[in-house]
Amino acid sequence: MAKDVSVPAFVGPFGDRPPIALTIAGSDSGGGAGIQADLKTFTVLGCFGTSVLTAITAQNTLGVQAAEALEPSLVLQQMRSVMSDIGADAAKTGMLANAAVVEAVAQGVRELGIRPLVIDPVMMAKGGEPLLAPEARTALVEELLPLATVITPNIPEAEALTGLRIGSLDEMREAVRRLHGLGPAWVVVKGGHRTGPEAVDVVFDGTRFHELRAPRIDSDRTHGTGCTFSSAITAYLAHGLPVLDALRRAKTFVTRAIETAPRIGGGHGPTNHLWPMGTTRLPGSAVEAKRGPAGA
Ligand SMILES: Nc1ncnc2c1ncn2[C@@H]1O[C@H](COP(=O)(O)OP(=O)(O)OP(=O)(O)O)[C@@H](O)[C@H]1O
Ligand SMILES: Cc1ncc(CO)c(N)n1
Repeated sequence: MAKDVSVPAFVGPFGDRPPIALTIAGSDSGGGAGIQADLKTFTVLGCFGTSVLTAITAQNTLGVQAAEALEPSLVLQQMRSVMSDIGADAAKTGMLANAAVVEAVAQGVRELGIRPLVIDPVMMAKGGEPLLAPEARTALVEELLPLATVITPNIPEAEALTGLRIGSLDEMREAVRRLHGLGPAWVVVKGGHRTGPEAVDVVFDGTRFHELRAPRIDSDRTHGTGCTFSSAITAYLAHGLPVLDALRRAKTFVTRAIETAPRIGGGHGPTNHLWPMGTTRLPGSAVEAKRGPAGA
C-alpha cells in the first residue's frame, strides 16, 4: 500500500491555521539578531511569522559595518499590508532606527489595533554601535511604550529610559516600577549585562514583582539574545498563553539557545534558535566547548 506522505492538517487553538506572529524590526545580515532571529524563533515555536522591516544593517558576529533606515511611509505600508490581509495574534518591535520610524510604528499600532505587543527597546548592538538615534528616545517613551503589553529593556536601555544607575537587584526593581509608570502593562528588565552565577530578569505587572532566573552561561555566543527572548515571548503570546507563562517559557527558550549555541563566525556568535529541533548538544556548542571533548 502506498505510504501516505500528506502533511496532517494543523489543528491548534486557531483551527486550521497556526498562530501568526509579526515582527517589526531591522535586518541582521549575519542572521543572529533582528528579523532573522525573530522569524527563526517564531517558526521553531510553531508560529507563522510575518515581518515589517524598519532598517537594513550590514552586520556579522564582529560588529555592525553599516545601517540604513527605511522610509517611515514604507514601514507603515508594510504594517497595513500584513494586518489588512493576514492579521497577527501577537507582535513585537525591535530595532526602530530613528524618531520618524518610531512614530510611524506607533501610528500603525494604534490604527491597526495591533496587540498583544512586545516592545524590545533596542538601542545598541553588543559592540556598542547605535541602533536607535538618541533623539528618538522621547518618541519611544511618549508614543510607543504606552501601547505595550510587555517591554523588555536590558540594563543599559533601562538606565537610558529612567536615568537611574542600575547595579543591584533592588535597583532593577526600582527601574521596573518607574518604567511601568510610562504605560506598559508588564515590564521586564533583563539581567544579561550583570555578573554573578545567575542571569536574573526582574518583572513587574503593576502590582507584583516576579523574577526569571537561570544559570549564567559563560559564553561569548550571545549575539541576539534580546531579540530571541522577545520573539519567544511574542510566539508564546500568539499561542494564547498568559503573560507570565509566556515570560517563563521564553526564559527557558533563550537559556537553552545560549547553552547550545554553535560556533558561527569569529566574534560574538549567534544563539541556537533551532534547539527544539533536536540540536541540543552540537559538538561545538558553547557548553561542550567549555567542557572539552566527551569523557574528558
Ligand atoms: N550569559 C548568559 N547566560 C544566561 N542567560 C543570559 C546570558 N546573557 C543573557 N542572558 C539572558 O538572555 C536574555 C536576554 O538578555 P540580554 O540582557 O542579553 O539582552 P540584550 O542585551 O538586549 O541582547 P542583544 O542586544 O544581544 O539582543 C535575558 O533573559 C538574560 O537574562
Ligand atoms: C538588526 C538588529 N536588531 C537588534 C540587534 C540587537 O541585538 C542587532 N544587533 N541588530
